[in-house]
Amino acid sequence: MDMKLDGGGLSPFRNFTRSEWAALRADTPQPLRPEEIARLQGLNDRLSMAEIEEIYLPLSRLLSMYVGAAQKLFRAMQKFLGPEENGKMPYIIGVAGSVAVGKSTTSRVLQALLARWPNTPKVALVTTDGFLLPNAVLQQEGLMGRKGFPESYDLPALLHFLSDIKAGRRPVRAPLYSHFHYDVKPNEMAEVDQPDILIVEGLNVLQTSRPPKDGKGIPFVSDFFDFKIYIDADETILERWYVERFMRLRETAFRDPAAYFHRYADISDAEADATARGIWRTINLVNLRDNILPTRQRADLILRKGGDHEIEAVALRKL
Ligand SMILES: Nc1ncnc2c1ncn2[C@@H]1O[C@H](COP(=O)(O)OP(=O)(O)O)[C@@H](O)[C@H]1O
Ligand SMILES: CC(C)(COP(=O)(O)O)[C@@H](O)C(=O)NCCC(=O)O
Repeated sequence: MDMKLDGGGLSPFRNFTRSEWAALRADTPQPLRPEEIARLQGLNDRLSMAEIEEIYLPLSRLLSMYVGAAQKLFRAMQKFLGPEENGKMPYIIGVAGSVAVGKSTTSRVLQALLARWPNTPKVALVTTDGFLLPNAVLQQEGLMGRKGFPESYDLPALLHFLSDIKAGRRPVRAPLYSHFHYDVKPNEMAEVDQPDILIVEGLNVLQTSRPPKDGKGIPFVSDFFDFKIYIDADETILERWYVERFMRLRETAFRDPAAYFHRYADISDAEADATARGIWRTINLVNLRDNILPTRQRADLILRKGGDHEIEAVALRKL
């Protein structure tokens, strides 16, 4: 695979073809009951069983081993520090990649699969869009065309949230985003109550912080992640997925007069296509090139997708 990661023989990644990766499932039994498979496919009607078995099962096997090792290390530290040291430290997995690459879908599949392992029954999922600044603030600051860029997030709030989770506090609340209203929800929060694993999905999870204004070091968002996944696909494919999703939403959610994008429900197909491509090229593609793709190298695992969302290659960090 050509992920342009190789610096000669010095690549920190080990590369796998799809079939090499699938073989790493070893003898992991397919752990899902028929109703769970139905629920997973309900998440996404185009997600195939082959994809779950050949890609996501081996990945859940690997992650469950990593989590088990981290849990052991944490217990050793508690033993060392003495009987007062109790509590739990959730294992945090970051899922990064472009808008429309499939972060939500992959995260929900992983959540269902990981919860089937005996040492990680409680798996929570949070998306970083809840940490976007409200539209009122973005408008005031002239940032409505920069949604998803580093400056459009309440970074201190996200860092605070991650640090509370890592400290084992409970419960920790996370703000929520509504794609329907295209804004953060003013009065609704999600509660994360000491899960075994927390999956955090978003464009920005592998980013390093902006340089601190006061000269004091602040942590990077990525510092809080135990394992970082980057989902990768070519720009032309991503544009197609973005436009397809936009056109589908036009037939469904945008029909509702309360939807932020309702005005696009009744324009012609050609106009809608041009609108979606415009948003893609002026916002999401720029963000991909400037702020998202440069973080790929920092991942522990890169899943490389082909045009039908099938994973065609995998790179796993070995150093
Ligand atoms: N594994 C997959 N198989 C088939 N379709 C997928 C898969 N992952 C995502 N999709 C489709 O691609 C589009 C973008 O996926 P989504 O998970 O919403 O992306 P993101 O969260 O990265 O913006 C959606 O239309 C979704 O249905
Ligand atoms: C909400 C998003 C920034 C994604 O945020 P994330 O969940 O990755 O933090 C993105 O879906 C978005 O709305 N981008 C702005 C341009 C657009 O309307 O697609």
